[in-house]
Amino acid sequence: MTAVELSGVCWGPKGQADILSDISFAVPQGQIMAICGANGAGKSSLLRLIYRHQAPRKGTVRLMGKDIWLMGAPEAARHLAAVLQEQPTDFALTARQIVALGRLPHRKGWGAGLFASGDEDAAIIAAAIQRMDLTGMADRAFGTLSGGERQRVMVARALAQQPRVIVLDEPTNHLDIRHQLELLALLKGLGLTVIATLHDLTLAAEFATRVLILREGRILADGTPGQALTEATLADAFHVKARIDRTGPTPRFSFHL
Ligand SMILES: Nc1ncnc2c1ncn2[C@@H]1O[C@H](COP(=O)(O)OP(=O)(O)OP(=O)(O)O)[C@@H](O)[C@H]1O
Repeated sequence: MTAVELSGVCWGPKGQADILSDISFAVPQGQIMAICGANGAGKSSLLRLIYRHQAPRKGTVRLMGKDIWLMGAPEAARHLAAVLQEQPTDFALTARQIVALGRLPHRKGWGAGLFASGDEDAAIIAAAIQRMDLTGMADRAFGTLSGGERQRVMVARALAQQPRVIVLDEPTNHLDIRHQLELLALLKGLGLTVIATLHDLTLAAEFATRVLILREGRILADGTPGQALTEATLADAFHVKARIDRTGPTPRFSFHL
């Protein structure tokens, strides 16, 4: 089954020209897709369409086969969780309380006590906290955590949401190399559909089963890492001279102007 499907999607800010044009692709369940491209290519804008933050100007976005704009926000959130660059402004909440917010779309009544969760919710929240290695800091205020710890809290919140699809905007930002590798390995092991923007092409090549490269709001390449990450497409996408050494177990990228 197709988890996420965009057909003929265009988007631009109100009263302005399109920033994303003619975007079509289908992501089967379980696929790990990296979205790469230069600054301003439209990666975050594309993610905002996928996680139902903004509606396409033309075309449709489908989640588990259904037009995402024919779903309410809670229904979409039961299928899809987003981990974004912008973090919650309520820094006084503890890490555990933020992770607990992931359970909200599953509540019967939205007003039914924000943090008054049942045993099952508490177990799901505890498992997400443990999985993201946050046990020792779960009861600290979010505002007192480091950038990388906060990022892990946001991923734990997404896991607590128990989605089928997880969308991440630059998830490795703020993470040290060990936590980058751990996070990507964990995401890969979840068995979920994962769509992530990544600036680091080496990580994209290792982590993703599919790479979509955007250039000026259009799809420049879409395929396996080997198909999409070529010297020609990278030169085109990033306006640099790219060399790829494929002699080792993983490709090594080098760039110059
Ligand atoms: N709401 C908006 N109003 C005006 N311009 C916007 C809006 N959202 C995005 N843009 C513009 O659209 C283009 C694409 O932005 P987007 O954030 O999607 O790029 P990106 O590929 O994620 O870039 P980066 O790698 O720098 O994060 C940029 O030129 C940006 O300034």
